[in-house]
Amino acid sequence: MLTKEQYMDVALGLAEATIGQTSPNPSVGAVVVKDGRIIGMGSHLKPGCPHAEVYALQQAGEAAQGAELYVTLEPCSHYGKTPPCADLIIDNKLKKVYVASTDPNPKVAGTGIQKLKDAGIEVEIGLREARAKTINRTFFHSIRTNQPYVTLKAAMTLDGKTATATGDSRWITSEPARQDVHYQRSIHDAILVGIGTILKDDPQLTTRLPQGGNNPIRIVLDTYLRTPDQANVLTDEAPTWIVCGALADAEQFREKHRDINVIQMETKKIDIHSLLTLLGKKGIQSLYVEGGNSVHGSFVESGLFNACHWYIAPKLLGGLEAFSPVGGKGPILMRDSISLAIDSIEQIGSDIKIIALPKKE
Ligand SMILES: Nc1c(/N=C/[C@H](O)[C@H](O)[C@H](O)COP(=O)(O)O)[nH]c(=O)[nH]c1=O
Repeated sequence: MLTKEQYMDVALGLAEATIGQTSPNPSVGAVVVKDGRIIGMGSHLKPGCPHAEVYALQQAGEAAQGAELYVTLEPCSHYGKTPPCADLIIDNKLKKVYVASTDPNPKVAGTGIQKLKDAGIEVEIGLREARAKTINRTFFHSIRTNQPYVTLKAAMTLDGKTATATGDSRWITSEPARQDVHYQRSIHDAILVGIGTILKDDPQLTTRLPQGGNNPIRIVLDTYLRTPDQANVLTDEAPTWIVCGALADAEQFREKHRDINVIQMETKKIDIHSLLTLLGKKGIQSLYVEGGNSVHGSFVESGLFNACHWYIAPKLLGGLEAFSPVGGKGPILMRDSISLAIDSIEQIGSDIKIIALPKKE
């Protein structure tokens, strides 16, 4: 017999295990409990598959009647690719439903819960809500804003350098921290770099983990289409979108690279807000921005980012001309710096990883 918090933790673990494989749907876990025994559990595994509650109630069978359901996100009440889970819960005559987080979609928020209450089922909302919201923070953000949740990633030495004056940067952080970066790539819909990084590093920007992992869409901000024909991002098998400005010769580039998606903006320069709106429309819910410093500068100046993942190696580089993580003009006065809140600090191998989030206005 576990406590209700422990049963919800089991459901949250089932949700966490599927982060990165359910987009554009949220990651959800569900557990059915009766007389202090777990009689059913499930996760939503990928778009088009049954929802977590369906698997858990299938496993529970007849015994679901009079049982309790622990679910990490409000049961759906509308017909998506599968029938509404709220109806299924009512049909199975559950006694009580614990909901960790309500649906962020304003069109459906609360309707699933109301349906359960109208059917006489007891509902308790908010059990382990913070952890449930963290699991689906990219989904919640993109549903609310129709733009992707943006994470800025940078790797630097203890004195804040991301490359030597000559642009050399391999490697700053060690293998374990770089593996963490590849894990982040595998759970993001898309990763983004600027043409500077392409010209300097010719990166592959693929997910290379021992256990595998999917390749996110690689997005290159390349205003004048200067990406070399033989660049890795144009010649290997992973998907690439090139974003260019209005003055670039997109047709000529498309002729040369037929399998590359060339997105031409209406403005000479690439505007971050327009870019994020466009990516949102194309179903990108989570965007991992890997730099370089001018790209990070643009995102910081626009204020359109949701998290910073900073990796810091115990190395000193020095050099006035060495590269720093965020370019752009920057403010004149320190009081105009952007204040963040430290969300987590962890040691990964010999490096540390700081996650900092913009303060809620
Ligand atoms: N130089 C370092 C990084 N450098 C990050 C740069 O974006 C680099 O060009 C790409 O990450 C290379 O991508 P790929 O490996 O070819 O897929 N990032 C890190 O986390 N640690 C470092 O030391």
